[in-house]
Amino acid sequence: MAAYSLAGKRVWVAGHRGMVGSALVRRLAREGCEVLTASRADADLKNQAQTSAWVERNRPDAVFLAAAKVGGIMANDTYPADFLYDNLMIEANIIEASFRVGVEKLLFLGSSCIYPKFAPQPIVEDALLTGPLEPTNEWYAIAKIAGIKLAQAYRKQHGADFISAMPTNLYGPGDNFDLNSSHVMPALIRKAHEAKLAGAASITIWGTGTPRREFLHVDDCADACVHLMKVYSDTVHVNVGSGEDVTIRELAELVCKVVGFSGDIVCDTSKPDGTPRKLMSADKLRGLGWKPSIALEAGIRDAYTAFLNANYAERVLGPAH
Ligand SMILES: NC(=O)C1=CN([C@@H]2O[C@H](COP(=O)(O)OP(=O)(O)OC[C@H]3O[C@@H](n4cnc5c(N)ncnc54)[C@H](OP(=O)(O)O)[C@@H]3O)[C@@H](O)[C@H]2O)C=CC1
Ligand SMILES: C[C@H]1O[C@H](OP(=O)(O)OP(=O)(O)OC[C@H]2O[C@@H](n3cnc4c(=O)[nH]c(N)nc43)[C@H](O)[C@@H]2O)[C@@H](O)[C@@H](O)C1=O
Repeated sequence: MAAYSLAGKRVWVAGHRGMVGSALVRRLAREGCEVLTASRADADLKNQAQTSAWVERNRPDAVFLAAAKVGGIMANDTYPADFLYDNLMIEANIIEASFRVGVEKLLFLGSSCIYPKFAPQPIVEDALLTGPLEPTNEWYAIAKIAGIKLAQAYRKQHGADFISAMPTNLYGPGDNFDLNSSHVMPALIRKAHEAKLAGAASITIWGTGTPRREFLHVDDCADACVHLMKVYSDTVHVNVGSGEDVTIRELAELVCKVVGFSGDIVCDTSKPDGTPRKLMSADKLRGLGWKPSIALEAGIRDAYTAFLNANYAERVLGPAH
């Protein structure tokens, strides 16, 4: 099949204010397309009538579905109803509305948590639905699996060119630094930074520090999604990762090095570890001609700079800047 060109197209980035959505908007500036965005005031994407009315009015040619209820291990475990309901509604509303107006191509963003908790490593795409999920995020995972299945079903029943990408743990500019709801990377950046400023003796990390995670800078993720939009047109979802993982303790040590904090790292084992390991196979995406370009330490430097700039903007210009 011929590659899909975004040039001259009306491209909707759903979730454009989020970490991935804003990276997609930055990346799409190089594609010669018109980027469409919907604010929350334009449409609550959980609301079917509002979503379908906005899509009818704006008629995108292509859609990146990066709107979702997103959070780290504790948020997922604490708000299972929100993570299941919000994500089911958002993805169902956008996929159905996109089909109704004849969207040419749609990319749905899932997550590596769709795979079984004890899937063989590195995890190949075919491991989906071969075993039980990790309990801390099974609600979110079920919603994301439903999103993959929606894209597959619209392809099978209607011939819609809807595809799915499964990113690994992402980080970078635009991340959520709230310590209760964030993922591990922004939490560690903030903890190390604040400990450095306070002259503290240690930072505390959640769990045992032994789980392994694979990290990808969000600009690499956006680049991979644009690549897939152009070259991929098939039923099976595609893993989007770096192909390498580290333990959480190793990550904490690297973040402390980048931030310049030299105290101790203490484990709070009353907090959950989550899945022990979720390194995804990168073979399919490599075979499609894409590889990451931002190494972990350089990526953390970039994320720390973005954190400092965001904090500065917040302090100087106020929360509404
Ligand atoms: N962050 C990560 O580590 C990973 C993310 N992903 C996936 O990437 C995608 C984007 O994640 P990320 O950018 O990190 O998440 P963010 O939380 O940064 O962004 C989510 C976006 O969705 C929007 N949104 C949420 N609910 C609604 C709603 N009801 N109506 C309108 N807009 C809504 C938010 O709007 P507003 O800004 O107004 O709140 C925000 O712009 C998700 O599908 C996620 O599953 C996959 C793997 C890892
Ligand atoms: C992207 C992915 O993100 C989530 O899964 P997760 O990878 O388990 O999430 P996480 O980034 O929050 O934690 C990774 C590891 O890090 C440890 N950890 C240490 N110290 C802190 C800490 O301070 N904060 C957090 N959040 N975690 C910490 C933590 O205990 C865990 O062992 C799901 O939402 C899932 O749905 C999903 O898709």
